[in-house]
Amino acid sequence: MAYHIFIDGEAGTTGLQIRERLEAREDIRLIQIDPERRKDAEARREAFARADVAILCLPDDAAREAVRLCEGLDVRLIDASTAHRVDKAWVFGFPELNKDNRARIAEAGFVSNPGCYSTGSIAMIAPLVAAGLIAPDEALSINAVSGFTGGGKNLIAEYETGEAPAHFVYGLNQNHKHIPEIVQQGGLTVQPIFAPSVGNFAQGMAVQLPLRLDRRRSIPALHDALAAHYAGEHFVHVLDLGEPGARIVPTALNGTNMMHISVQGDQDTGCATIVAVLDNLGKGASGASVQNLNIMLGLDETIGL
Ligand SMILES: NC(=O)C1=CN([C@@H]2O[C@H](COP(=O)(O)OP(=O)(O)OC[C@H]3O[C@@H](n4cnc5c(N)ncnc54)[C@H](OP(=O)(O)O)[C@@H]3O)[C@@H](O)[C@H]2O)C=CC1
Ligand SMILES: CC(=O)N[C@@H](CCC(=O)OP(=O)(O)O)C(=O)O
Repeated sequence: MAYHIFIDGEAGTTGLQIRERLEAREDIRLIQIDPERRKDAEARREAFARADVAILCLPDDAAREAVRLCEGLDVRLIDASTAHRVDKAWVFGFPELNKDNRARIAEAGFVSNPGCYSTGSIAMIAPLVAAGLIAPDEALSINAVSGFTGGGKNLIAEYETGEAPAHFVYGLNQNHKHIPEIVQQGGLTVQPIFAPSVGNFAQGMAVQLPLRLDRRRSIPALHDALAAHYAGEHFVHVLDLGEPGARIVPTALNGTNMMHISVQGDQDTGCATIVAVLDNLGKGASGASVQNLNIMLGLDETIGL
C-alpha cells in the first residue's frame, strides 16, 4: 500500500528538498500538478482531495489559503510556514519537545513545523525551563547565524547574483516572525532578545543561547538536564562536555536531519553558551517535515532521513 502525498509549493526551496527525500520511496506516491497551474486554486484543491497528507511549503498567506481550500476534505496537513505555529488548533511539529508531543503528532490532522531558528532555540530553552534551570521570566538573548537558503528563493537570488554581503545581521526591531513560537513553545513569559544573521553559505545554522551560571546552574547541570531530555532520541544529540572543541561550524550537519546541542563556558567567570547546530533545510524545515510525515503515517520516523 502506498500513501498519497501532495507537496504544495514543491518547486520552492523547502518543497524541493522534501520532494528529493520522498521521490525514491516505494511507500509514497507523490501527487503533482502541472507547474503552470501551481497557483490555481482548483488544481490545488483537486490535489488536496487525492492526498492522504499534504505538506504546505508556501508563503504564509498562501498556506492560509491552502487550509481554506482543504475545508471539507479528508486530508491531513503539515505546514512548513509560520502561519499556524502558535495556533492552538495545530500540533507543534517538534516531536522531541516533551514526552507527549510525538504521540500528538501521530494523531494530528494539522501539524505546524517550527521555524529553523525556532527549532534550535526551543530545543535548548524548553527542557531547561521544564528542569527549572531557566526561569520563564528570565531575560534571555539568542544569537544565530543561518545560511542564505533560509530566506527562500528571493534571498538565494541575491547571493547567486553576488549582490548580498558576506554576512549581515537583521531582525533588529525585535519583531522576527519566530519570536512568538519561541516564547510559546519554550515556556517563556518574557520575550527573548533575538539577534539573527545570515552568512554567505547556502545551508546550515548555529543558534546560541548565552546564560549566566551560578552554583545551581552549573555547566554540568545544564548539560545533564539536556542530555536526560534527549536521551534515546535519534535526531537530537547532546554532545559530551568538551566535544565540540574551540570552533563550532554551522554547516557541520548539512544534508542531515540531525541537531547537535553543546554546552560550553567557564564556571569561574559564570559565563556559558549553549549552541544548537542544524541544517535549516534539514531539521529546520524539509527533514523535519518528512520526520513528522513518517510519525503521522505510523512509520519508523527515520525512513528516508
Ligand atoms: N527556507 C527555509 O530554510 C525555511 C522555510 N520555511 C518556510 O517554508 C515556506 C516555504 O519557504 P521557502 O521554500 O524557503 O520559499 P520559496 O520562496 O523558496 O518557495 C515558495 C514556493 O511557494 C510557491 N508559491 C507562492 N505562492 C503560491 C501560491 N499561492 N500557490 C502555490 N504556490 C505558491 C512559490 O512559487 P513561485 O516561486 O513561482 O512564486 C515557490 O515555489 C515559507 O513559509 C518559509 O517561511 C520554514 C523553515 C525553513
Ligand atoms: C535566513 C532567513 O531569512 N531566514 C528566515 C527564516 C527561515 C524560516 O525558518 O522560515 P519560517 O519561519 O517560515 O519557517 C527569516 O529570518 O525570516
